[in-house]
Amino acid sequence: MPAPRLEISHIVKDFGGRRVVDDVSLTVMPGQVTCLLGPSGCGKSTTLRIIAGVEKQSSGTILVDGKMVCDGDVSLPPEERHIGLMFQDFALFPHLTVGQNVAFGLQSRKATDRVHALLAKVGMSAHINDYPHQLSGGEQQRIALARALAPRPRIMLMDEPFSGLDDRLRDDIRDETLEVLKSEGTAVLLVTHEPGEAMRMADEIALMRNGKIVQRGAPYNIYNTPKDKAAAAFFSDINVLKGKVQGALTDTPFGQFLAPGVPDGTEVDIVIRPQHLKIDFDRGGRGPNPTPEDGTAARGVVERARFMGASSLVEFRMDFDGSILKAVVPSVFLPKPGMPLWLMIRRDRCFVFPRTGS
Ligand SMILES: Nc1ncnc2c1ncn2[C@@H]1O[C@H](COP(=O)(O)OP(=O)(O)OP(=O)(O)O)[C@@H](O)[C@H]1O
Repeated sequence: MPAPRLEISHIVKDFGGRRVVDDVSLTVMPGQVTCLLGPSGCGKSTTLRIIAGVEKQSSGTILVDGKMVCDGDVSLPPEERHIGLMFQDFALFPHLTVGQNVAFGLQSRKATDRVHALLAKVGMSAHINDYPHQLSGGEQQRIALARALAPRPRIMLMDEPFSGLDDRLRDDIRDETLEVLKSEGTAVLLVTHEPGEAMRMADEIALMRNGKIVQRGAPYNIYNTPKDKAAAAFFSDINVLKGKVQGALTDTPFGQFLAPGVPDGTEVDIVIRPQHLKIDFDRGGRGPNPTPEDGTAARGVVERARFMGASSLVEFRMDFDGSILKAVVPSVFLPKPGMPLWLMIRRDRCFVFPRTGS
């Protein structure tokens, strides 16, 4: 097992008595992309700035390839940490050509080879003599990536690097960037508040809230086994049913759900994503028969239906308590408001969480 490229342990940062990074630990392996994902203000950028060395932690340690770069005693300056940076406002030097921008951090005589190789990798060889103002936003982004990678940083820190680009371009640039980073074997820590970006880019997601990492895992795992209701809600709309546990089960209008290990009397939220509801037709006041996979059907009336492009979103007002449930179905399904339909819930896609204050 190789040593982690980056290892941060128990990082804490207080600003004027307020704790904005609260005991954050994580490791990034060579060639791995980890996304620090969380809402605005949760402490992502501060964590990144501490690793870069432009901010000093209140406590905690940072190791690069097993070597201490910052603890209570040692603190290497940013330029000695072998860390590349890419931020949203990646400002290229306007008076230097593309080639000179990429060569900026290089001293060796091999600089020319490296500049050519990187420009080829980012598909910008033809622009080597252009100036930044002659390039589009996406092209400038490619040059910024090449410039950051030129000195072969051991770690690349990226803070919302794609947020200045328009949607269509962003997807392409993300994929290209990922390919280049992987081919260079750089360890990447990328900050984003967009779950879609994290899912697309990350080998591992570290979900951050109120200065703490609340869950870490591969995108598939973190999406499919969220730790709590807020973690589930961060990735998509959710539906929430209320229940109370009795004998490790909770009763709902959709049948019983398992609540293993939850004490009797505990109030729980049963959380289900809209794409895991199934819709069935009304058969003269009756719904489909119960099944082990989908439990009992419950009747609702269409409140509204919207076409979303690849899917349709249908909102139902449920007969059992008047609450609204949302279902997403592939393609076009636009039933008229007022139409009675039946909903079932995919039990293997439900999460049962003890209810908290939120
Ligand atoms: N130099 C500073 N002095 C005082 N407070 C600060 C300083 N830098 C950041 N903060 C505060 O620390 C908290 C976390 O900020 P940070 O920029 O790390 O969050 P973030 O998760 O990156 O959010 P965003 O995505 O909006 O940048 C915020 O409440 C911010 O106001």
